[in-house]
Amino acid sequence: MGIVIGLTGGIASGKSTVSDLFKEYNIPVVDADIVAREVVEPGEPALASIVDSFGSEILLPDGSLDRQKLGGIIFRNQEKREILNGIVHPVVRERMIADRDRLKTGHPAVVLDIPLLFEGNQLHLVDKVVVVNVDPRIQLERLMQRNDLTEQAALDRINSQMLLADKAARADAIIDNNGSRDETRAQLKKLLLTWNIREGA
Ligand SMILES: CC(C)(COP(=O)(O)OP(=O)(O)OC[C@H]1O[C@@H](n2cnc3c(N)ncnc32)[C@H](O)[C@@H]1O)[C@@H](O)C(=O)NCCC(=O)NCCS
Ligand SMILES: Nc1ncnc2c1ncn2[C@@H]1O[C@H](COP(=O)(O)OP(=O)(O)OP(=O)(O)O)[C@@H](O)[C@H]1O
Repeated sequence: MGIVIGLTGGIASGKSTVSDLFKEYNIPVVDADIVAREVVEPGEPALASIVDSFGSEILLPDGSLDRQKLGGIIFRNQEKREILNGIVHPVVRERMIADRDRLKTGHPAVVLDIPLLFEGNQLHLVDKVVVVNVDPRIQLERLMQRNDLTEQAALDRINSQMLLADKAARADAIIDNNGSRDETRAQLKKLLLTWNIREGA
């Protein structure tokens, strides 16, 4: 039975980058952002609930969710964000638990990549927590560049999450992603050795 690793951090701190490195070790990753996209596809009950709460203006002409518009609303408004979280998070959690339990047998470890692991009180889903940490300035720069956001829009997103340093303080292990990808890769390799997790075992 594999160990369940919760991978978290801040927005654009490098979780997907570290997830990809886990996959190179044949360690499966369940990505909450991907599951959260699946559960709001047209026809899904969660999308109907979002329309009930936010109005049909939140849909694109083809009936899919206007993610940019919804992001523009919820990252600036805590009350609206909590409404959205209340709709999406329970469904995401249910699917992730099912994926976790399916993958746990037959792999030395399973990674649950959950940006809101601490905020959503989801620590009970995992055995160990790895936080991907970056300095605030680098996080802001990478987020602005990746999502083509203004500084204010990027700060809205960063400030809608728990302070990254507070997450790092509560981690079982920290991966410092301020440096190059190779430096990050070396830290993960060392961690897997420390935790006695062997590739493909
Ligand atoms: C608001 C939405 C439509 C914006 O979509 P968009 O494609 O622009 O962003 P994406 O989903 O790729 O999320 C990017 C990052 O934003 C951060 N983020 C997303 N939702 C939230 C939230 N509710 N609170 C704080 N941070 C969040 C996470 O770090 C995530 O990795 C979308 O993020 C969403 O549906 N959020 C609610 C579901 C959720 O909490 N997802 C996060 C993991 S469960
Ligand atoms: N060590 C690194 N050096 C340079 N750029 C990096 C490094 N790690 C990540 N990046 C870049 O920073 C951005 C954020 O990284 P990534 O997408 O992995 O973060 P994330 O934590 O998964 O983000 P989100 O919370 O939005 O899902 C990406 O554009 C990525 O290519």
